[in-house]
This record gives sequence, C-alpha cells and structure tokens, in this order.
Amino acid sequence: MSDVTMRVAVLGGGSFGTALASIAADNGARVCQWLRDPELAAQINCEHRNGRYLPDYAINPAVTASTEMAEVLEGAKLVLVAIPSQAFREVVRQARPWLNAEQILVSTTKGIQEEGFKLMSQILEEETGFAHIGVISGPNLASEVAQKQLTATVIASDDPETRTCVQTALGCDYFRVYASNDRFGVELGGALKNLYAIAAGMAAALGMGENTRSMLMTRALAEMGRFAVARGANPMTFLGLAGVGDLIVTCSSNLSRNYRVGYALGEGKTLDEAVASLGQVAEGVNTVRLVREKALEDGVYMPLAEGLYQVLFNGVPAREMARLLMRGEQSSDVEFVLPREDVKQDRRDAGAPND
Ligand SMILES: NC(=O)C1=CN([C@@H]2O[C@H](COP(=O)(O)OP(=O)(O)OC[C@H]3O[C@@H](n4cnc5c(N)ncnc54)[C@H](OP(=O)(O)O)[C@@H]3O)[C@@H](O)[C@H]2O)C=CC1
Ligand SMILES: O=C(CO)COP(=O)(O)O
Repeated sequence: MSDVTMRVAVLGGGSFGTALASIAADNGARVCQWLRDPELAAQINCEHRNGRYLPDYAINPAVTASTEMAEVLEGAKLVLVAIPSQAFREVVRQARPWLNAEQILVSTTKGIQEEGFKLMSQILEEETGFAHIGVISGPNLASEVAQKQLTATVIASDDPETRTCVQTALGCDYFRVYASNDRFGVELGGALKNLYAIAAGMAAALGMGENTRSMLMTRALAEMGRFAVARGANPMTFLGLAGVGDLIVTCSSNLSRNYRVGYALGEGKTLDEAVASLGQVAEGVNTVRLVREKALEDGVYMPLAEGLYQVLFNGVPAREMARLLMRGEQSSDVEFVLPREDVKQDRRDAGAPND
C-alpha cells in the first residue's frame, strides 16, 4: 500500500500529467498540480475535470491545482515533470528555487532537446545537480490511464530510492510500475517510438494492411536497437515496456497524437496542417529531424527515419517513399543473430546485384 502522507507535485496540466496526478491521489498521496492557465486550475479545483486535455474523465477530487510553483512544490517528496520537451528546461528553471536535493525528480516526457541532443532527465540533472532522478515511460495512452484501463509503465533510474518511491506512489490495482536501472535506454525508447508512430499512422491512412504495420513496427525496433547501440545504450531494454510495449501501442492507436499526425499526412494534409489540426504537441515531428541528423552524423543506418524525414520535410510523397524503402538494401532480420555486414558480404560473394 502507498504512503498516505506522501506529497506529490506534478508540473504540467496536460493529459498525462493530469492522469498521473489522479493515480497518485487514488493511492492516497496529497497531490498538487502546477499549470500556467488559471482558468484550467480553477476548473480542476472546482469541477475535478480537465476540460482542455481530458474533458471526459473525472479527476480524483484530492488533486488540487495551482499556478504558483511555491505552493505546488512545498513539502513534495516526488516531483513529476510532464511538460513537452521544447518547454521542459524553461519550466524546470522556474521550479528550481523550490526544489531540494531530498526530492525525487522524474520526467514523463518522451522527447529530445535539440541543443546537445539531450534527453529530459539529463536536463533535470543539469538544472539541479541532484541525485534522485528518474524517468517514467511505457505504453501509457493518457486517456486510457485516466479511464483506469489496466496499464503498466517503467520507472527507470540508477537510484533505488527513486525507483521505490515511484512504485509506491503510483503502483495500484490498475497501474503497474516495473523497475529498470537503464534510464538512458528507457528514455531513448520513449522518444524514438514516436517517429514510427507517425509512419504507422501514415500507412493506415494510405490503406496499407496489417502485414505492413507489423513489418514497420519490427523494422522500427531493429532501427531503434541500432541507434541505441551506437549511442552506448543497452538494446535489451527495448524488449521491455518502454521499447516494444510503447511501440506497439503508439503504432496501433489513434489515441496517439503522433499516430494522428501521421494519419493526417497520409490523408494528404501538409505537415503544418496536420500539426494544426492536432492542436497538441506530437513530439515525434521534431524528433524525426533530430534523430535523422544524429544518425547521419554517427553513420547509423536508419532508412525509416530518413524516409520519414524526406516525407515530412522535403515533400516526398509517402507512397513513393514506401516503394523506395521496399526496394532498399536486402538485409538481415535480427542483426544481433546475423550481422547486417555479413549479409552484405554474402551478397557480394554471390555476385548479387547491388542494392
Ligand atoms: N499524453 C499521453 O498519452 C502521454 C504523454 N507522454 C509524454 O508526456 C509529455 C507531456 O505530457 P502531456 O500531459 O501529454 O502533454 P500535453 O501536450 O497534454 O500538455 C502539455 C502541458 O504542458 C504545458 N506547457 C507547454 N508549454 C509550456 C510552457 N512553456 N510553460 C508552462 N507550461 C507549458 C501545457 O500548458 P498549456 O495548456 O497552458 O499550453 C500543458 O499543461 C508529452 O510530451 C509526452 O511525451 C507520455 C505518456 C503518455
Ligand atoms: O507515449 C504515448 C503513449 O505511451 C503517447 O503518445 P503520443 O504522444 O503520440 O500521444
């Protein structure tokens, strides 16, 4: 059972922040949510509903909301930061005067900062220098969490106190929290899968079938593993909830914003139109650009990321890109079993046509 005296602060009034706040309150914690919109804060306090981001779900009435950082952070043992990556550092800086080294700081955000290719927990580390830092990631569509659909997530941190605190604060009969000590791998998985969710949405809009989606997800996993290895992460982490788990849900559901952006693109909308029609942040749009650039820099073979970049930013039609990808290099299925270079060599030895 949870510690009834625990205080939890959630920074961000969006869908996931709100869903997590409600879980912690269901678990008996005193939860205060920080958001910048006073009207939305008043609605959460009076109606126990977030009309902008989760209009159809009741929030536990024990969650209070405020626009005052000091009020929200006072006495908080656990601080969950649920702010899109582009504003993440700015909000952590706003919070910094009221943070202390005893607190557990956890990012829920699946994105990358352009400058320095930083993940969000690295920003928490840089801005605070504190030791209790972690990341939550997994197949966690916010509206399903708010609906109390049975869900699992991962708390990743090399600090055992952080892992235990989050399991205690959030683990309950509808939300199961698994532990990992691979913070980098878990966080990278959450950011990378957004790319492929865009591609899956696009494929669905183009009428492509289940075989196609399965191929896309599996090759996405191969590509994610390649990128992870090149950056020193453990690819085994991608076999867990924050890798394959999140990839499955985000590539399969129009509850995912990244999938919906892809779907809109597949229907023929421009990127600007697709993003505008969403009205919320789809982290994957920016991540495509950053990952493609990093892959080129590091010489990592990422044909899906490259293809997606060409469709999103260079106007290549999605169907044409799919055709080019199908005609790409004949390669290995599982590279950890049969290395890609071996397949290339076999083909050269056999005099097979160049790909
Ligand atoms: N939604 C989901 O299903 C899941 C999301 N995540 C991750 O969680 C992250 C954030 O959570 P989510 O709740 O989804 O995000 P939303 O997009 O639903 O909401 C974003 C929140 O951040 C606030 N915000 C944005 N910019 C600023 C700023 N400059 N200063 C202060 N507040 C700001 C918004 O405020 P305002 O309304 O005033 O603009 C809003 O409260 C996402 O980036 C995503 O990667 C993870 C798992 C599931
Ligand atoms: O990460 C998510 C589910 O795990 C939510 O994905 P979106 O950001 O695409 O909505």
